[in-house]
Amino acid sequence: MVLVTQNGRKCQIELYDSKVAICELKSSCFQQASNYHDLGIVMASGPNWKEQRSVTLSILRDMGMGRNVLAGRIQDEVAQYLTCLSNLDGKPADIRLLTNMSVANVLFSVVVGQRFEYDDPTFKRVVGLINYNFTHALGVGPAILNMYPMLHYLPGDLFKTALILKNRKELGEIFVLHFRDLKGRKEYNDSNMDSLIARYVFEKNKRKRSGQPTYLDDRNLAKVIEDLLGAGIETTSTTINWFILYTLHHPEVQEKIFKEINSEIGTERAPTMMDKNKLKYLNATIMEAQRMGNVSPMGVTHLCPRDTTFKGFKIPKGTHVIGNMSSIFSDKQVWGEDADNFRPERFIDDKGNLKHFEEFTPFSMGKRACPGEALANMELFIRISSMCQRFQFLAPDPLNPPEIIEVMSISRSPGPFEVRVVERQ
Ligand code: HEM
Repeated sequence: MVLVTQNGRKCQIELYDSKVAICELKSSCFQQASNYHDLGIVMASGPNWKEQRSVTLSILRDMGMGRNVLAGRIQDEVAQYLTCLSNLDGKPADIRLLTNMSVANVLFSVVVGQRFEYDDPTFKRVVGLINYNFTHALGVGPAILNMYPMLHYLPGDLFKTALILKNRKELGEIFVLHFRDLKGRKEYNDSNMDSLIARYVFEKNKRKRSGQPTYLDDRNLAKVIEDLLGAGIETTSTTINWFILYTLHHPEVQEKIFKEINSEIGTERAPTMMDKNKLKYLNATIMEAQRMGNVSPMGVTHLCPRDTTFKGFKIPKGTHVIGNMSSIFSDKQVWGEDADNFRPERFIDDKGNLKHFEEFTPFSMGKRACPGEALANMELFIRISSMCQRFQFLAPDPLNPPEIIEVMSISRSPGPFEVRVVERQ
């Protein structure tokens, strides 16, 4: 197996997004050796992937992704989250887990149709399993197995793949309980389509009844749910953590954001999606946190479906291709000599409008681009604007803000840090 990495925006377009996109397939990793091969979205390819992705995307759109319907669910969850932040009474705390659970709750309300208390044992268990599987299934162990499939037959669980598969089985069972037994709904109709699960099962039954060939089934559904939660929770909550950490180092940015919120919408009502276009500096700061935070520095490994030549190099069929997002996000020719600094103003033009860079691609591009982009953007805006409207985020020691340490797994996240969350008067 050969690994090719690609640098820079132009390479990425040719490989992922041109008419002759070379790398639209995904590598199935160790799943080839398991009976989860090719299920769901993230690691699947071919007609099954196509159907799961298009049905999931149309369900998310029908449920209001990118529109106000879904924004309401996000606002309800954010209100609970703000209460928890307020209850910290301004004492130093590591809020990364709380943020992770709250972001998970938004996705749960979409997938299962309800939110959970943060200490609900089933909810905690599912989030734990999802986080484990997301960081490990796409990590080093499975990648080694992918290169040397024979190692799969070694005794023991050196690469933790048996544990990942056990977790996956448990997740499938929990979701079946929720969507079938716990909620007591075996048949879905127009009156109870309050979740992605309900809509998927409805669509599956409709296709089966009409004799239409379909890959929609319970095993794919369980994997689609794992993929959405796995790909959505960690990335979104990590972006928020980067936002907090960078603005602890730049309290002046927080003050500028608050001034903008105060003058555009005030503090009497919560921000909504209708306010998005008004809060230009806030949007610029979120984008700068996405660029500097670079939460998905290598995306997900793609696969070359045929022998081909790229920039004079022969790439054989089956080659694994890894994108290098960092090369794009730190390119001084694009972002300027201060590309390594946190400076939201780079996203604002001379007229005070938001500046759009084609190199700003945190959600990747092409056929495999992130299907959760609209949902993630809504959540980042609603959550961060509400947080900055109500609180100041302060370093426990104002003269020594927490060090910016990156922890690399499949995502790039900040190491442990504490913050004081103080109500604005
Ligand atoms: C700030 C938050 C997010 C970031 C930065 C992000 C980024 C990405 C990136 C870079 C990819 C890989 C694309 C590629 O292979 O070229 C991806 C794929 C994916 N993302 Fe996201 N994502 C985010 C939020 C979400 C959310 C909220 C969901 C679920 C609703 C989601 C679901 C997925 C899925 C299912 C895929 C696999 C797509 C496929 O292979 O066809 N993501 N995301």
